[in-house]
Amino acid sequence: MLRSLARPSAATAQAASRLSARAMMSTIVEDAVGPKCYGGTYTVTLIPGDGIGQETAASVKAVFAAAKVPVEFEQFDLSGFAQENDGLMREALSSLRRNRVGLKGILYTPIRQGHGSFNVAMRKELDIYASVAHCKNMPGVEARHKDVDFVIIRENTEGEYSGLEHQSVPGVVESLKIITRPKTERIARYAFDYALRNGRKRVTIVHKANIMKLADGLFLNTCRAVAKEYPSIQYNDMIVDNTAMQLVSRPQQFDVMVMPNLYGSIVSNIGAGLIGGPGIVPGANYGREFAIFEPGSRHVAKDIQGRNTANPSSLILSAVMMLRHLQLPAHADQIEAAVHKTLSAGAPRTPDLGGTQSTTEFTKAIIANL
Ligand SMILES: NC(=O)C1=CN([C@@H]2O[C@H](COP(=O)(O)OP(=O)(O)OC[C@H]3O[C@@H](n4cnc5c(N)ncnc54)[C@H](O)[C@@H]3O)[C@@H](O)[C@H]2O)C=CC1
Ligand SMILES: O=C(O)CCC(=O)C(=O)O
Repeated sequence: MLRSLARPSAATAQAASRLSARAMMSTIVEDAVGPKCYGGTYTVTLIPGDGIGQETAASVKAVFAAAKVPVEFEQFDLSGFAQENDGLMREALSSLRRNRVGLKGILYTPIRQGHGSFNVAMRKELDIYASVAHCKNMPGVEARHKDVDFVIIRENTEGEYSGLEHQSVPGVVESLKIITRPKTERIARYAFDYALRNGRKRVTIVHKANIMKLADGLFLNTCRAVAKEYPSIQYNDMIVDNTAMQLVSRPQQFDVMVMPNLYGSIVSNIGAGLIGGPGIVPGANYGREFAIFEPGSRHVAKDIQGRNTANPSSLILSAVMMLRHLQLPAHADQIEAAVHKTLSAGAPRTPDLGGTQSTTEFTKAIIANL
């Protein structure tokens, strides 16, 4: 079982045993390779990223030090603003391959011209295909809706992020969206396994198969076929445009959602907006061998870089997901509880949540609540 998924209850374990042998053998959760630990200490690759990355990574390091978390970081200050990053990128990738686990902020990608996305390159290179972002109301954080609690599972390595574009003749551009059955099958199994093992009831397949009849048609049909292997989990499907409207009007209807790459980015941004903003949504990317933990709605936040006003909660809570993956649940629970206590009603907070505290003051408050 993938280490970061919650332990199944007796009922879900029984249900899991009813799954077909084929489904069990081909899910990542069965054959995932674990992280490396020497003498009780884990080494984790840290890529703070651009924008607010250094400030929020400093916050994680301070909280980990105060909580005596047995994790050492190997830090790589990669930047999407640099013209040339090949050497550092190679070093960071070898560190990730060695450590198998990374904590990462977001790397900037220039719009239109310039290099391609380092974020996407890393996900493809390490085949960390399942992006998981959990959108749940936080105690004390005002939000547009109550009782929001859904998990976005997004295919991370193909779809609209193929990077395959060309200009056939001047003024005509073709941009290829790649959907394949094997990659769709594995993300669908990941989503249904996730639902089963986390006591969730329903998976919603998000698509645009009315227009992209072949690409999204393949995604939808493949997910529906996988759904039949999980009789205890209900499923439905929804066109992505309607999904956006349903999310902002009645988000409580969603439980687990599975979708191609770009829809996942859009839905996780809507999810962040629903529960209080990008500063509080954690996220993770899992593959068979590697896992990288990064904020769920993936913002660079260059506009507030260096101002000491960023909300570090999304990176700290991503680090909490990482600690569960590393089998350090006591440290994870302690830090998560301290973040929730700090965010709880009436407590001071950072400007994105209507407060006036700086990132460092907020971090100190979390440490005091450990
Ligand atoms: N532009 C890029 O290089 C990248 C963009 N993306 C995707 O594109 C979308 C749009 O990106 P951008 O326009 O660059 O958004 P952005 O980075 O400008 O963020 C949007 C707003 O949210 C605020 N914000 C984000 N995280 C915060 C935090 N922790 N604390 C306080 N305020 C915070 C920022 O200050 C900003 O005002 C992202 O949601 C992401 O999905 C993903 C990776 C890189
Ligand atoms: O890396 C980028 O510039 C964009 C990637 C993206 O949209 C995402 O990470 O969701």
